[in-house]
Amino acid sequence: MSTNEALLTLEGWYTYHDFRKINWEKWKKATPEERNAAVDELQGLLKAWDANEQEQAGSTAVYSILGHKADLVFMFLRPTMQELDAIKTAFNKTKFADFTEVDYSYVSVVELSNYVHNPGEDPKSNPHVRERLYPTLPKWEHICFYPMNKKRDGQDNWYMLTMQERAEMMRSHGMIGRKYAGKVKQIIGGSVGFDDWEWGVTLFANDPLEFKHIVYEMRFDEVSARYGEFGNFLVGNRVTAESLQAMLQV
Ligand code: VOV
Repeated sequence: MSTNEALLTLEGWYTYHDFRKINWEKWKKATPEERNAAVDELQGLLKAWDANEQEQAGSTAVYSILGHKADLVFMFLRPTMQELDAIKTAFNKTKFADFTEVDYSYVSVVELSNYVHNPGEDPKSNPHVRERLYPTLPKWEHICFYPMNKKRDGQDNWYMLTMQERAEMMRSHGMIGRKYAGKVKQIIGGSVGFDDWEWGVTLFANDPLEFKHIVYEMRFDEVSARYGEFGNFLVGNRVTAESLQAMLQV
């Protein structure tokens, strides 16, 4: 049995998605003083995360999640796993955290699968590549997150394909993706060895229908149609300091 060429991947910032459910019963029973103190502390964290983004030392996105799976997602990009761990611990020490439960989380690292690199070039010296590895998350209205694998099942085994076969399929995938330029921004987190799936896909859009359109269109493309395996989808709306205040007002 032959071994196929593993792909050279490029990695950027480490990524942590923290999906929280709010214990509304507990929140409503708290005194207004307790709630105000918890919200003030949370607003302080938002400011600190914003300052980190201004310094280009990471990026953070906060969205409210629809459906029963979670109420909020905090998505963090940071240079090291230690920083992500420190953020998680600092959050868990807040009063607000006492009113939440972690419902789901995802650990990955921003990844570019280098199917399309220019030979001879150090990819990390290319500003376009750097922008994608160390991105500032867009302040777009909606987020969509889901984990996925490439299938390893009998004849449909992605990892047994040749580099050329994989590169051709990824080219077709990229062509579909390009049609959504300016409408959908994707952050692909590689999570082999870090979490339960191979990638965490995070999409941003101002119109949530674009999520439905891109995911549907890609389902007809061979790489997703034949090889894509998907976990739970989560979708949500952007939260700002003001809208978070309003959301937590009871
Ligand atoms: C928003 C549009 C968009 C665009 C432009 C785009 C382009 C590209 C390019 C050019 C490349 C390859 C090089 C690289 O840059 O990594 C990729 C890579 C990848 N993609 Fe993608 N993708 C998009 C969007 C996009 C979506 C919506 C999905 C989910 C698939 C679906 O069916 O639900 C996805 C998945 C991935 C994955 C898992 C990888 C890594 C695959 C691997 O085997 O390594 N992706 N993607």
